[in-house]
Amino acid sequence: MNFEDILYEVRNGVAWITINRPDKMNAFRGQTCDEIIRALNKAGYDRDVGAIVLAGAGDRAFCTGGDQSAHSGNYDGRGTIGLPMEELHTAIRDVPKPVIARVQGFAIGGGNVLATICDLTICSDKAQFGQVGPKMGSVDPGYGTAFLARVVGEKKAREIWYLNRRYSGAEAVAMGLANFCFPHEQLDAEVQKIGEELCERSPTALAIAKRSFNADTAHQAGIAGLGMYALKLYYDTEESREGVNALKDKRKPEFRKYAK
Ligand SMILES: CC(C)(COP(=O)(O)OP(=O)(O)OC[C@H]1O[C@@H](n2cnc3c(N)ncnc32)[C@H](O)[C@@H]1OP(=O)(O)O)[C@@H](O)C(=O)NCCC(=O)NCCSC(=O)CCC(=O)c1ccccc1C(=O)O
Repeated sequence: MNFEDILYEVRNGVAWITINRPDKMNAFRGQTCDEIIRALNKAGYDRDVGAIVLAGAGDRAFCTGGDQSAHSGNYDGRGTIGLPMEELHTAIRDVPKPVIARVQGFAIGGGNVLATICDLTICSDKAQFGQVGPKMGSVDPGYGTAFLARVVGEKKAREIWYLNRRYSGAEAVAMGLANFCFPHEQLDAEVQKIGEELCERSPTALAIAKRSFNADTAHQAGIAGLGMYALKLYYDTEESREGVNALKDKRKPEFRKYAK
């Protein structure tokens, strides 16, 4: 399988899918999402793979969400908003193996959503988690909001989305957004070790446990599908464009004039 935006490697039964766009802080465009979906399905149904790691290349970012340079009202790929977002989120949940988010830097916006959806999140003391949606003219109307509330509780999820603060690895562990935080230099070895631990477990028991956890929040896929249409309509507004343009111009957005 040929990939351009990601790296794919199996290390002792653990498949590493690494977003390889460090110059864009591992932001995803349409093609990136498609490649991750293909890699997840490859690893998910490979009998020699017991666990999957989702990572970002370089030291600065796990993933910073949608690539804003590929965003002009719509992103550049397929799907409701020009990104097969619903499919990517569903693929992480549907593969019958644990998916670990390995967060060594920024997990921002759609990147934080990916980490949230993964079965486990293992981060380093250089990790920073956060949502920027309302600060830059976007929002995740599906798992990024509703499922996040299941993970960290309603109040914390609302704080994360409304105030757009950044949270350290230790804070992420304290609120239940991450499972473990390791010293930066030890992160990859620890992630691999946990991946190999998962490979020793009964694959069928893990698959049933994963499906069982998923069943309780399966309705959120329907909400996400509906919400993406609302998001598409929002992306077509001047209000949303103001956020994207402000980010590109490196200035503060002026949203107040759009209040209805
Ligand atoms: C990640 C930052 C907090 C890092 O800040 P800082 O250390 O000060 O570095 P910068 O100088 O800002 O950035 C360095 C360099 O990287 C480029 N970059 C960073 N992020 C992106 C990106 N997402 N797309 C394209 N390029 C990016 C940045 O422009 C700089 O480039 P230079 O050439 O050096 O100028 C900070 O960078 C930051 O906040 N970035 C923006 C993150 C962002 O806006 N992401 C999209 C989030 S959308 C969202 O939060 C809600 C929506 C959502 O989750 C979602 C749901 C459904 C579908 C899609 C999305 C989605 O994510 O869009």
